[in-house]
Amino acid sequence: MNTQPDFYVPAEAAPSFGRQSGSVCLDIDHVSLEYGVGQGSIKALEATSLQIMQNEFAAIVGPSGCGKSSLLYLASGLVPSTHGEMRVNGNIITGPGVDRGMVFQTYTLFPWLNVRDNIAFGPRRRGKSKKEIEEVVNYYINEIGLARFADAWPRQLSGGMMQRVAIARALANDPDVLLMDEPFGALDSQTRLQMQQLLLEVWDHNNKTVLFVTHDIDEAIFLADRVYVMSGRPGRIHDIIDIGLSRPRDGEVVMASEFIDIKRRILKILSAA
Ligand SMILES: Nc1ncnc2c1ncn2[C@@H]1O[C@H](COP(=O)(O)OP(=O)(O)OP(=O)(O)O)[C@@H](O)[C@H]1O
Repeated sequence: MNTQPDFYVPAEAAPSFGRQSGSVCLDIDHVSLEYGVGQGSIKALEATSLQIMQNEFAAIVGPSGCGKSSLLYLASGLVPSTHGEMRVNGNIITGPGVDRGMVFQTYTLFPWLNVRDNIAFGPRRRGKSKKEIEEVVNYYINEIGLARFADAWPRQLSGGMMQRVAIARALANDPDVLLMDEPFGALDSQTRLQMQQLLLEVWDHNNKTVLFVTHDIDEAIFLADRVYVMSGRPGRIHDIIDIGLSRPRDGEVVMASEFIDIKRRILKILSAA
């Protein structure tokens, strides 16, 4: 009998280096988004479609204002689409749900809760037992390397540490998809690299699908299985680039000729997008 809580995936059960499987996890199907109505309305997305496979690490890049964050907000259910439909594992998205976890660029921890209670927030709201909550919190505190800071308050943490907790808090709900909007955009380059590596480890251990928005092409290539390149507003997916770089990846990979070729290709697409 499986005695683990249903939202707990031990590292031993993880897939070997996060290969995506054959079924679609997040299906964005001809989705359009217009902010406002009439004169002055803004068409952010136009008939945008993409399909992210189970366990895929997908990154989205595109020109500023092309609708990258809007696409993420649509997938989160925080913003309704004007046209089109989105599904997670076949279920139509009609609003926010625990099957999707979000991590934002700005630090969004609850300042009145310590690290442990920030991570416990979702499972507690969902009525999980004390034992289940303790297990999941301990598991993710260890995953993010902050066991020593379990009782610290958000104000006592650095930006990188806060983002670690934000990732753990999102994963503690056992979402099918982790939606990340420039989560490392405010960090210095050294911390950013550490966080990218940590994210890849956590992704590898926990059998998740990730949709990651970034301005940074190096970051997208370094992290992703596929990079989705958007065209200018109203945005749509212009190209999909398969990143064939082997895993695990380390900081050195940015100097590999394959990496540089992919980057050159994306820059070329962006300059024409
Ligand atoms: N709440 C809103 N109300 C009105 N317009 C909005 C709103 N949010 C975004 N927009 C507009 O929609 C367009 C797409 O914005 P979005 O933030 O999704 O783009 P982005 O690609 O993430 O931009 P950036 O790369 O600069 O962060 C922009 O023109 C933006 O001004």
